[in-house]
Amino acid sequence: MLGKYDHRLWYYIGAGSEIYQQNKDFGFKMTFGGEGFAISYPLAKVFDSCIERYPHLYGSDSRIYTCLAELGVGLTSEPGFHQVGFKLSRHGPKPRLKRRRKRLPNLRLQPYHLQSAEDEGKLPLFGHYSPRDFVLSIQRPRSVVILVKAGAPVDQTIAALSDHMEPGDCIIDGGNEWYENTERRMQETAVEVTKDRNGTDQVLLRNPRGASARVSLHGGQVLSWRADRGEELLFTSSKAVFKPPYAVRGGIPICFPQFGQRGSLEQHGFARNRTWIIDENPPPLHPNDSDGKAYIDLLLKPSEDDLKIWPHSFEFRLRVYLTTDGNLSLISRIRNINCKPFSFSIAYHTYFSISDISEVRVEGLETLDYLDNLCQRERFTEQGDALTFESEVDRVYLGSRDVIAIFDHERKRTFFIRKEGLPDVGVWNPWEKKSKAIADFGDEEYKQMLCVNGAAVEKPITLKPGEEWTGRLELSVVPSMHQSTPPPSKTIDQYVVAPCIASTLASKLKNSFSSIVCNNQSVYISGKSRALIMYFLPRNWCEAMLKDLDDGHDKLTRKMQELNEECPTLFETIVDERDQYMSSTLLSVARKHNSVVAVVGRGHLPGIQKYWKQPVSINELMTIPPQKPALSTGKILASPGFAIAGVAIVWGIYLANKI
Ligand SMILES: O=P(O)(O)OC[C@H]1O[C@@H](O)[C@H](O)[C@@H](O)[C@@H]1O
Repeated sequence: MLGKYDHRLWYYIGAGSEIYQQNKDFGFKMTFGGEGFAISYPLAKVFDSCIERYPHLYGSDSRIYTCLAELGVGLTSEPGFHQVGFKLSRHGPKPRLKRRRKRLPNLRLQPYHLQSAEDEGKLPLFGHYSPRDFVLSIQRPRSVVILVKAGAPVDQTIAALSDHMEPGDCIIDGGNEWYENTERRMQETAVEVTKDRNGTDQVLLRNPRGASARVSLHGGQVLSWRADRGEELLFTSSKAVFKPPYAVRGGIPICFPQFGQRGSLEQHGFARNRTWIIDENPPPLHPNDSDGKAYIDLLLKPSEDDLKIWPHSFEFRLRVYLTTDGNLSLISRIRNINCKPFSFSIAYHTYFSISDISEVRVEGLETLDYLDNLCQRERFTEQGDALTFESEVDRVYLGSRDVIAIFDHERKRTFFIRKEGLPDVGVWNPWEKKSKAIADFGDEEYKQMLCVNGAAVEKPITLKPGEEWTGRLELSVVPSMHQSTPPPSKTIDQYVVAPCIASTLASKLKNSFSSIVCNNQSVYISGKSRALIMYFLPRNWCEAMLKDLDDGHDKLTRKMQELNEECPTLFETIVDERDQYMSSTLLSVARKHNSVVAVVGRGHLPGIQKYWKQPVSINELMTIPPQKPALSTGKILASPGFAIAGVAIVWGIYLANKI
């Protein structure tokens, strides 16, 4: 049924309720969760942030519908959609929730339910009296949809089923739950401590979109990072040894307090070979460093034996954090708790999983000096536009900028490495000959891995007694939109209501630049920033998009003029005031940074430029003017304000219809 729709476009597909009153009360253009509806993938992507803006609206149907209204997406009616759930209560008494000793809800399936299933079209309905039998009757990986009363019954049902479910299984709460309960449940499942097959503790982090990370307490090493579609993003060798005291060949070993062989310690220091503990009570970090719940704090302190080989007392706190976007963040805090200074070097030795080493390129290291470990650490300067691989590479690039990108053409994805406090970047691939010499590495595996490490190597970090150093690494992955043909040309009406372009760009840019100011309208990219954006995003995609925007520019200007002439107050409210606000916000950001890339609605550009030259007072803009004496209903109806509101609605519908 859905095959005929282009899943790359925004679609909200379904059918209204079969209950007339429901349609009458809520609208004939609304489809309900109970009936089931489909939202195309790109629309679902922009939905998340929108839904967060309406926590006060009760019921998922209302929140969904409000966002659709905000995004300007209408219902595509597909009469085949109807209630998926089988109404057990229709032909008999309501199923009762009976409390048993274990406080399990027990749905008592009666013969008339089975009869009713038969009558409704031979539905394959089977009854089970125990959660265990029910779970075991389903094929793995299991997906169980529950439709029980909101609140405690949902918790009890989840608990009852979870006892028998296995990793990879999934419970979907299909009821209309109060969002705070849903959020609480998501938090509860965000962090799980388990044991690996050697009995070593490991922590599983999950985010609500299905991304995950696994961190072993052996070495504080991240061993797995999976995107929301479940694909593994880190490489681990098939020959990796998971038994302490060896570091696992893969994931993200932490090299501390020494990188490589630049000191008296074993290669890459001892931290990756030690057992870390979970830090139950870490000193607080900045709230932005944990704005989700999927994180774990680990702690490493030196043992007596460690102090013999490296006589410096320290506390190494590591927070591994999975953001709501599925990015993996590692924040290290190293404190000197000794009475004398010490120096250390550090690297997050990240093994990225790639399609084929000859298909990837690394950008962000061009023109930098590097120390080549294959030539006795001799210093060279990178000459290429980007780093590609044809033989063994073992280098430390010095003083790099804070974002590095790894483009994997074949797998059509790009990793971004964002770092703070880590000026250097180690790049390593052993290639064919060396691979054969590494015991815990497959002969051919060099093709599927590339180490690109955020590091502080050339200039070791020195901490005085009591001092603390913080370093951050954030890894993200985005699909590279390399297309053989450019995206279909967009009409002006499509991109007037295309906040997705701006937010997609903004989220990509966030990985590359320090300051982004964006609103959720259409997109404009200023001349200067084009080069930068094309640099970080797939070129042909950007070029096609920029051309579309250029072609549409005149039409947009005309539309804006029309709007200004026909509805001047509306224009002032939705365009001019925003121009003032954006211009003033941009000015304040621009005062603090050398360069700012702003993603704003193209229609706002002339206004922003105007107020750039004549700055306005933001306080005035934000002050609500004193209330005018109340008007009677009759006056309101006759007032221009009401007429304009009417026009605004008509205008909105006009635009929506043109999509
Ligand atoms: O085998 P290890 O100790 O994990 O190190 C792997 C590689 O790590 C790199 O960072 C080093 O520069 C290489 O020389 C080394 O071979």
